[in-house]
Amino acid sequence: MLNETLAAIRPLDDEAIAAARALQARLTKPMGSLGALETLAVRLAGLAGACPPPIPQPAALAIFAGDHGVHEQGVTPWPQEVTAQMVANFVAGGAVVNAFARQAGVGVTVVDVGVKAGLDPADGLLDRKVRAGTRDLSVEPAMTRAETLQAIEVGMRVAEDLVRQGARALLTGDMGIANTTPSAALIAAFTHVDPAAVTGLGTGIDSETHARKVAVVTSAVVGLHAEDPIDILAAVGGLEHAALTGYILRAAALRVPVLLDGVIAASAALAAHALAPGSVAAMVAGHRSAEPGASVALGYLELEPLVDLGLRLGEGTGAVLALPIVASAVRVLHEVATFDSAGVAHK
Ligand SMILES: Cc1cc2ncn([C@H]3O[C@H](COP(=O)(O)O)[C@@H](O)[C@H]3O)c2cc1C
Ligand SMILES: O=C(O)c1cccnc1
Repeated sequence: MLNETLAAIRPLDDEAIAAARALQARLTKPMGSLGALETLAVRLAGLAGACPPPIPQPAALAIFAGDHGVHEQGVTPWPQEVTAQMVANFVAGGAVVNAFARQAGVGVTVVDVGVKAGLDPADGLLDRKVRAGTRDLSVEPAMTRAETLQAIEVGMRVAEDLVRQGARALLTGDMGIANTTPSAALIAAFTHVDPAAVTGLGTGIDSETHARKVAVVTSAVVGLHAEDPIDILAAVGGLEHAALTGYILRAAALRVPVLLDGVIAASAALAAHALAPGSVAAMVAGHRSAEPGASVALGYLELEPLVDLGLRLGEGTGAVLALPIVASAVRVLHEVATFDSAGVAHK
């Protein structure tokens, strides 16, 4: 399915782009007055191959959850059990992202792609566990190639199913205590930026923990000699990072916009870009996470985030917050009158 997905990722449709640009110029507003929303709507027309492109609703959020062997190294103050406990919280509707999702009318699916603990079956929870947590990336490759490919496949299938069920936009979410460490390692590996510059405070760590985290990320990246994106993901990534990579790639193949959340999504987006540079055309950066690596990754991908509120939570919160902005940008092309139709005089 990966090869088929990569082959299906095509450039934006020039005709739809030209039609959307021409339409923007006829709508009852000064040209360019909607700033980044105009370029976004034009790009989404190119992605859909239609002008106007579909309004990105209903939208679906998939939260990929996994645990991390590197937790052993003391890179986060939170116990590993919190991953499974937060999964239960998502399923019960009690997390921040659930409140945001209810506000924005977004459906939430939780996917266990690698939680260490066994989870009770529940509505809205998909058991797609590839492995009960990764190995410690500071000691050995976090995953085998086969596990990485299997997790990518999980993400592709979730995207496929959500779109088949009617989703017109896919949103990324993550849960995995310690997962800002593999995120930083992936970002340093793919962008070649200094590990210290992309390793942040995660959930909020003291300077001693941060120094340890920087050392872990640095040694993992220095010891990494892989060139192949799958091998890089396997060596220093996580199961949710691999699943998110597949999810993003499948969205691009289906020509459905994929709203990226924070640093975990941004690191997976780098892997998706390395596998299929054209996939970036389907990506919308929901927000600018406070994690420094997120800005480095988005800059590398030339994506400008829509929202910048200092969030550093994950779960998909920044993607959900951005959805109404994306929907508004597209709705303009559907609903706003033209100068001619409304009888408004030109300058
Ligand atoms: C209660 C709680 C809820 C969360 N929701 C998302 N994260 C976020 O924090 C974790 C990454 O940060 P680090 O690498 O510092 O461990 C991930 O699980 C991420 O989704 C949470 C973290 C906690 C503690
Ligand atoms: O950028 C994020 O999504 C993020 C930041 C800190 C902790 N967890 C997630």
